Amino acid sequence: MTKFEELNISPATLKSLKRMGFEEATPIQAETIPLGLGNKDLIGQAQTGTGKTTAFGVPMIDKIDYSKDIIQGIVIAPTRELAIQVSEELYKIGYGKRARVLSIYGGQDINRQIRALKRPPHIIVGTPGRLLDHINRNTLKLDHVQTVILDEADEMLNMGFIEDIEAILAKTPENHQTLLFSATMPAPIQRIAERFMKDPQIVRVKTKEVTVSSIEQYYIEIHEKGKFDVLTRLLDIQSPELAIIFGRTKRRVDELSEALNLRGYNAEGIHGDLSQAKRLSVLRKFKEGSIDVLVATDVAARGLDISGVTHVYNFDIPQDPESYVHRIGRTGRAGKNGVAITFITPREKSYLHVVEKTTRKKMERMEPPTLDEALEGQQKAAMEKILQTIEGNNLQYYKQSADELLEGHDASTVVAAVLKMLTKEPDTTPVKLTEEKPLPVKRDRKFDDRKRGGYDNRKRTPMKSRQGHSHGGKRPNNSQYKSKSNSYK
Ligand SMILES: Nc1ncnc2c1ncn2[C@@H]1O[C@H](COP(=O)(O)OP(=O)(O)OP(=O)(O)O)[C@@H](O)[C@H]1O
Ligand SMILES: [Mg+2]
Repeated sequence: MTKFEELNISPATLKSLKRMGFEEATPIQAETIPLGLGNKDLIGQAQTGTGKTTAFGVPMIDKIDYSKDIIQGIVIAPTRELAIQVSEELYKIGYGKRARVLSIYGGQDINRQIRALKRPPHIIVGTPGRLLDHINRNTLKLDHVQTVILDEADEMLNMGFIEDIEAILAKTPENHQTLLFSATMPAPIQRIAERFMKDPQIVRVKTKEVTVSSIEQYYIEIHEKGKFDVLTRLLDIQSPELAIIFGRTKRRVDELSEALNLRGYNAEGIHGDLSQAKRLSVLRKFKEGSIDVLVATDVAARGLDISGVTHVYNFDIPQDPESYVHRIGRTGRAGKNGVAITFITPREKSYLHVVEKTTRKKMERMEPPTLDEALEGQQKAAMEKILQTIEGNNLQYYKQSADELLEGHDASTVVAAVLKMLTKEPDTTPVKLTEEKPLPVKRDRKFDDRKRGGYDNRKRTPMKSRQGHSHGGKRPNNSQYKSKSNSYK
């Protein structure tokens, strides 16, 4: 382990890191901070949740001349939520230096941003579209930028942002330094390196696997029709502190979160068609724990750092293996443990192998839990509640009634009744989910460089209007799932 003191970091920034509670540098930080403090271009690859933000943030903060109110650093990130998160982290790292950091992203009032830009911050963090918008309006000047960071560069490439990035970088001085970071480096990233970087040094934190070992990875082979019941059973058995469920499309996310609510789970969805205010409020509620299941498209797959996420469920297997790495990387961060479970329909089995080849790790097969197991899981949760209440030791008020109950019945019967009342029985309320077509059978070939279609603020064909769900009624065998032709991204 390396101490931050050994890495040539300024005293003010060392103080900030201490204030953030960081004691030692992670491997990617130890390797890239000293290099970043020089002027060389740098490509940094390290597993999810291992501190890449601080790895690029520290050199960026330390190289700024704080006597000047001009923009000297810029971070480009693929999604708005990530831009906000990175700007918050940079603010903390720059606390000792009094760095001024501003995030600029689509969906936020542009006039407010223009006013904020009147006194230029030292660092701008933004999404490509909105940054370019400001450049075209002449409200953002980048002619003194020394450091450019491309966070999740491979994703920005997937989303078709390469021209936007090119146009942004054309406005920065010729001699700026470019740092590029991601947990995955698919082959096409080379294009970015060639186009935007000068003889970059590549730093890869060497690990046997691409995913972190603190995440237990499972797959469940299951037909499309059976997915939802199995998902709710898993939630009942595993009782995640916070869980993220990834679905393939926006419609899927809407339908899933509605269906989960129908069955009594505290879930909300996040995807690119929601207003920015809604996206932020959903994420805030999830962070605070007032919702405990977040249903998301890949818009939430990259970079987001939410502590307490113990489980990630891939309701639909992602189309490309990199997306898998990032999705499951929302758990098991900063040394914590996590569980990732991926549903695979029989026809999508080939994707399992493609993913495993990329991650260099086998997923363990898990059998779909039965209804009885779900009930058992809920019973355990109820027992847990009782034990916690006993520990709370504030039962005086209830003792007399307890004694009364015990006069008429034996203790085991009374406790069993309490357990029955506290146990949330697996809910089988019928829900309606439009079936997702299986992905096309995949031959084992290199990374598929199709544009995935933007989920940030790009133009998209609007999703078909949502179908209502059926309330009540008896559930005939599996017919709650109505098949319908589907438009996926
Ligand atoms: N040196 C450190 N000691 C302890 N915690 C740290 C350290 N550096 C970063 N962290 C914490 O680790 C978590 C993950 O960091 P970060 O979001 O930068 O990871 P990342 O490598 O960018 O992951 P991803 O690939 O998902 O974007 C954050 O909560 C961060 O505050
Ligand atoms: Mg990151």
